[in-house]
Amino acid sequence: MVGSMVTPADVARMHAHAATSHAQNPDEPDKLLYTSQAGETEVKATIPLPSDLAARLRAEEAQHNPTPAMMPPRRMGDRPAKFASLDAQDLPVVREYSAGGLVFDEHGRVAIIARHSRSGHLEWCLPKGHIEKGETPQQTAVREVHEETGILGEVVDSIATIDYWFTGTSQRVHKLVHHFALRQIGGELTVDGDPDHEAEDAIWVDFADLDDVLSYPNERKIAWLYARKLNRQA
Ligand SMILES: Nc1nc2c([nH]c(=O)n2[C@H]2C[C@H](O)[C@@H](COP(=O)(O)OP(=O)(O)OP(=O)(O)O)O2)c(=O)[nH]1
Repeated sequence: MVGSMVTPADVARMHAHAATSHAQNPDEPDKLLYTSQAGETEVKATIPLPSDLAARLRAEEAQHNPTPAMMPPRRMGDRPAKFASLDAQDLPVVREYSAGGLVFDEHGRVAIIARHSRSGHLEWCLPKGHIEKGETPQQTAVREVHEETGILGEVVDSIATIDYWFTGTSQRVHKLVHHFALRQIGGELTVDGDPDHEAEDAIWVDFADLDDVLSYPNERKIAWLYARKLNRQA
């Protein structure tokens, strides 16, 4: 049973917030857009946290001072001439929406996947994928976690939406990814069920070690936010 449903109103609010946020600061990547409100959802998973994590979280939280949004001035007069089609700023912008999350086993470990980036580096990521037509973000998270890791999970909490920008061959993509917490209810760790064969490996990692292993700062932030949420509810 899903303990926390993100309603269409929540998703609309997230996306409206994203649009406003981007309008204020279009060049800032990896910005956290939305965090579910404390008390809005019920955490059903029992996830062991190491005793020193609370102190670490408080210290990290104290250091986290968001800076005001700044729009860098666009220098028109003195930049070298370049072909418009090669300037990423001139490419059309599209939005993409994905969902995924932290799937916990009974020992409090989280399943993550390895894949190779376009530049050939191995990167460790949270499982996620595109929200298909007619799917709720929760359904997407369950499906993608299952496809990419082999683990069947149920959603137990909503964590946050992150956004980032990347440039494709003919467009700039503004991507929003909603992350949930899931509890394993079946399956076994494997990447053989991934239809895109994007995931090359899947491993269990202790929740407290995610910060050391995940490649992207905003995915590390998802783990940090969820640890803080659990800590506040303890
Ligand atoms: N997975 C992931 N990719 C990121 C993050 N931040 C960031 O700039 N990127 C970059 C890496 C890639 O060059 C680019 C696209 O990666 P992606 O994982 O969103 O792309 P995908 O097509 O596999 O997406 P999906 O189907 O799994 O949702 O975005 C992040 O937090 N997570």
